[in-house]
Amino acid sequence: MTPPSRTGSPAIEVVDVDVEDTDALTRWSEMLGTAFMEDRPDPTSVAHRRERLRGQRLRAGAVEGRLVASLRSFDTELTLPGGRLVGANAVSSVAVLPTHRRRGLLSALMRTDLRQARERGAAVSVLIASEAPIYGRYGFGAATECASWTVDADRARFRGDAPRDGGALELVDAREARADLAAVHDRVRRRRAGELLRDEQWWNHTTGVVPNPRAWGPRSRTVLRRGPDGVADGYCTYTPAESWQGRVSRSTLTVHELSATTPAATRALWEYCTSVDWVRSVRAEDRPVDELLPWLLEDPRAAQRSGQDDFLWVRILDTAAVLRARSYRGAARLVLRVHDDAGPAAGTVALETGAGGAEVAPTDAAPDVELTVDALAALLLGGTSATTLARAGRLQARDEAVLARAADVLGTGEAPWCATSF
Ligand SMILES: CC(=O)SCCNC(=O)CCNC(=O)[C@H](O)C(C)(C)COP(=O)(O)OP(=O)(O)OC[C@H]1O[C@@H](n2cnc3c(N)ncnc32)[C@H](O)[C@@H]1OP(=O)(O)O
Repeated sequence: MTPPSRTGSPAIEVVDVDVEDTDALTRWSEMLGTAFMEDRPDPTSVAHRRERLRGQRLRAGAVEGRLVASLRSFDTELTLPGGRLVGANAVSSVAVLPTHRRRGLLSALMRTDLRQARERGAAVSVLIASEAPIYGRYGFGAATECASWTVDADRARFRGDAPRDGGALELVDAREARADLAAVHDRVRRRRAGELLRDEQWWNHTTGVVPNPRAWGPRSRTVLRRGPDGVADGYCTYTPAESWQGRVSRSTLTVHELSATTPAATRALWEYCTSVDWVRSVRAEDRPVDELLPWLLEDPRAAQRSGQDDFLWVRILDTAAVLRARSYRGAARLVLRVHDDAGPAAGTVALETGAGGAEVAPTDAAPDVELTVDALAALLLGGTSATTLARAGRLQARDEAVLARAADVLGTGEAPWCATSF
């Protein structure tokens, strides 16, 4: 395809890899495993990878016929503020062999993938970045954050006014109950800006139906919660780790996922985790930054936030589509100028927000707000305020009143959250 050959270097070719071609998939897996520090592939692991990735786009960068770089992408949906869903191209398995780094291989693969995503009509591309400095140059901006929590189980007593209903908890096998888990998650993700669609393949490889080194694992347990009407409204998957100091337990419980459609289900699941016998400490990663837990506890300091990181990075491919799809807080007219060196999202648009949605139209008017496409991604889901971006020099507003208006209408009442690794 299009080789961005650097002077004196052999040409780079971007090729598609057919998951049904065992030889090509083995070479792709060998190369990916080297960059990702994984075990070498064998026929069984290659067969499992085929099951997990069937239907997805596997690309490779080849130099003189040898696969030296990879990128995988697949179609999903991203939830925007207000619950509207847009088509998204999810990018993963980005890797370049240590012998071929910094020769433009990632750039060649990314250019091809972004162009094709745009041609298919995706409104955004999304990814989870291994290192923060890599993806801004391609127009991606960090759009959701997640928090890690460490909870002192002995101090975690729930307030009398914490939501409660007459639901029930049941221990299940995640593989067998995956339809219930998927139904809960689907209801949650449709309401939560930043979350993604999970297809059957995702559930199969995460619950371990198709063996996968990143599955929840054989020691994990899943508790399913049903509301008073008997319908599943939450679940938690966790792995306990037994540890003793003499005869005193120091055991921990690591939450892989806790998802619930109601506050009462959220409380019931957290209460379960903090009351499992022997457990002194509960750890959870990739939680929303506006986690309910501390607000449910008599002693909020029993739940300590132990970290906060970016999670989902978004590359806007169709500015008008995403601005039209999301909801806003109140009525305003703002002219936005978006800079995008790579092209697809660039332009000046008039955004008119109101109760019934938003109108977006190209305009020649002078901009109220100017920003680059990665900064717009940070605003898109409501995770970052326009004021913060302006103070950091990442957004220019005509004046302070315009900035305040932009911050108000683009803000949301709930932090965006993505809990879907891919
Ligand atoms: C979505 C995901 O899959 S995240 C996982 C990403 N993969 C990894 O982290 C695995 C280990 N790392 C790698 O495989 C490689 O180093 C990659 C994929 C990160 C980069 O691949 P390369 O082919 O070296 O990137 P490429 O040569 O196209 O670099 C393009 C630009 O990005 C810069 N860049 C690339 N990687 C990094 C990095 N880790 N940190 C800072 N800058 C970087 C390069 O310096 C270059 O800048 P320039 O255009 O100003 O010269």
